[in-house]
Amino acid sequence: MKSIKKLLPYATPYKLFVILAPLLMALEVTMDLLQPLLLQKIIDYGIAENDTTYVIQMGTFMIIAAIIGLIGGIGCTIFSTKSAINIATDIRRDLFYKIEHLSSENRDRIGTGKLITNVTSDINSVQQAVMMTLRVFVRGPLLFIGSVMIVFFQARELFPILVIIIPILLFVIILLSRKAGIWFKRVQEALDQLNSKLQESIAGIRVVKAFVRKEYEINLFHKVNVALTNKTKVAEQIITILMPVLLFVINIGMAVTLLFGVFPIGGSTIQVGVILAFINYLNIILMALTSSSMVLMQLMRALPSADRIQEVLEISTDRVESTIDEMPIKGDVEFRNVSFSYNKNGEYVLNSISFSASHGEKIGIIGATGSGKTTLVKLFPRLYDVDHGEILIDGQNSKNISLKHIRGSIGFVTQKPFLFSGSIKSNLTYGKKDASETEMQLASKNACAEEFIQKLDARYEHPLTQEATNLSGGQKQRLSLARAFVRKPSILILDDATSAVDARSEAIILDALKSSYPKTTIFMVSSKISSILDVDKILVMEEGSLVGVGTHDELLETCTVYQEIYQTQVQTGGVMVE
Ligand SMILES: Nc1ncnc2c1ncn2[C@@H]1O[C@H](COP(=O)(O)OP(=O)(O)OP(=O)(O)O)[C@@H](O)[C@H]1O
Repeated sequence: MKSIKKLLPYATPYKLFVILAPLLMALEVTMDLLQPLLLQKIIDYGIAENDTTYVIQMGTFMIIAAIIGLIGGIGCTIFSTKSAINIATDIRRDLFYKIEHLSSENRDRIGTGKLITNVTSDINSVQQAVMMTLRVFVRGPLLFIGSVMIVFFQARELFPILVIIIPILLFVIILLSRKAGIWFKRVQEALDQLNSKLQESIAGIRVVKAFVRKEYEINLFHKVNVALTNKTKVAEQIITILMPVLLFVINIGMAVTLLFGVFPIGGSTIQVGVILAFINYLNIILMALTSSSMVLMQLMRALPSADRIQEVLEISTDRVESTIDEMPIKGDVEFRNVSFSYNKNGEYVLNSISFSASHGEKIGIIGATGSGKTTLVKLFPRLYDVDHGEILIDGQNSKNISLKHIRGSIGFVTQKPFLFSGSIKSNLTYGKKDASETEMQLASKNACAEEFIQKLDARYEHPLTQEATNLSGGQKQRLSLARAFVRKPSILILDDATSAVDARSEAIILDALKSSYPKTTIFMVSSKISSILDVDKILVMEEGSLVGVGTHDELLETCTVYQEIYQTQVQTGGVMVE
């Protein structure tokens, strides 16, 4: 309930609709409640006393009441739909904004599947709850209270029947809605798992095919699908069981009422009109309770969804924003005793790393798989924050520089290139919207991408599919390099960014890095010594520690880990020995 309360401010911009919808519904309910009363009068006075004028008069009132009720009903539907859809759109907007601002730790923790369920199914569930609440929740209790009051004043002899029936009905509703709430939470969790599996299978479809694991994947998907189906079945069954149970109790009530008609109580007979009106009101009470309980069920379904939405909305970005004047970043970088752990349980992936690089320097980073190279460079743009120590950029602790400023000054080419659907041009200008044609062409030339782009019919307008599946791995890597070059960043990070590029092109790119970006501090993570032979300084990583810093020649003299890597690569032909 707390989460629902916290989402209430989203209704503020639509308060007029939110107020009008129940008011119009109240109008409809009042008209609905009048109908049996008017009918009773027609039977007991008009027909009984053969008063045609009275019957026509009451009949006309019934028609007018029906028309007013219709107007109220339509108006309520329009306004409740408008409010629910607008509220859902605003929550979805804020949720996506939050997702875009999630820290890497939180994104890893929550997982893609849950985030997708959040933006789709959870919001849909809240939207339905808002719509039903505005439409039915007012209608249900109003019809219920109205009917009970009318029975109390107009058919008091039969009121004790209500006193027995109503608590039974309420007990059934509360019990089943509680159960439904528990099961709907399980349904949403099963949906998270289904979304995660779906997303993973689609993203890894080529691997699945290459390893002939379609059957295996289909089986895994089947399992999560069956789990979702089973949980949904239970939740839906709880809902569907409600109606027959309520109907059963009401039918017993009706049977008892008819008995009262046959066997007069205390010698006085109850008028037929009163019995008929009472049965009508019993039906209205049934309708009121079923519709209210449907809303209650929808609320129970929306409750876990609202909790899950709130969980993401409440995550703070907990980063200190700029406390100093944002001078353009030159690119001096210093790590002082930096330690970092992903799971924060003391298992450090980086241990007390210290080094410095002056602006314009080219730094190579090498080390075995899993030694912490990628983790180290991810700390530059603060994709993760350090646990101990500090990172200084131009002499300032990077935590005191705004994320926007830091990230705006860093170009990052990730290990696995990621391009967006759109054109080559839209991808190249992703980090610099106002980049000129010349800037784009120069960046592409330096990344050895110009040659293949010129061969495409639409050149820079060539359309890319989702994840650029219509390009080769090497082409994607070149475009992703060019995209970083276009920004002319002060600090450029290349995380194994030329691994899919042929040796000749790699040599051209490395030359271009030196000649075209003399003022840029470049960090090049590479598994090949040949890619970092000419850099100013090489950092050698082993199991999260920095075990060597120096030029290629210095490290060959002083660092055993580097010597081993070198020997292995010479033997396998990976390093050209002069
Ligand atoms: N998001 C993450 N959550 C938890 N652990 C992680 C995460 N990313 C990496 N690790 C762990 O951190 C360690 C260092 O990984 P990292 O990717 O930095 O290594 P690397 O030297 O770049 O390896 P490679 O050369 O294979 O890319 C590994 O043990 C890895 O399992």
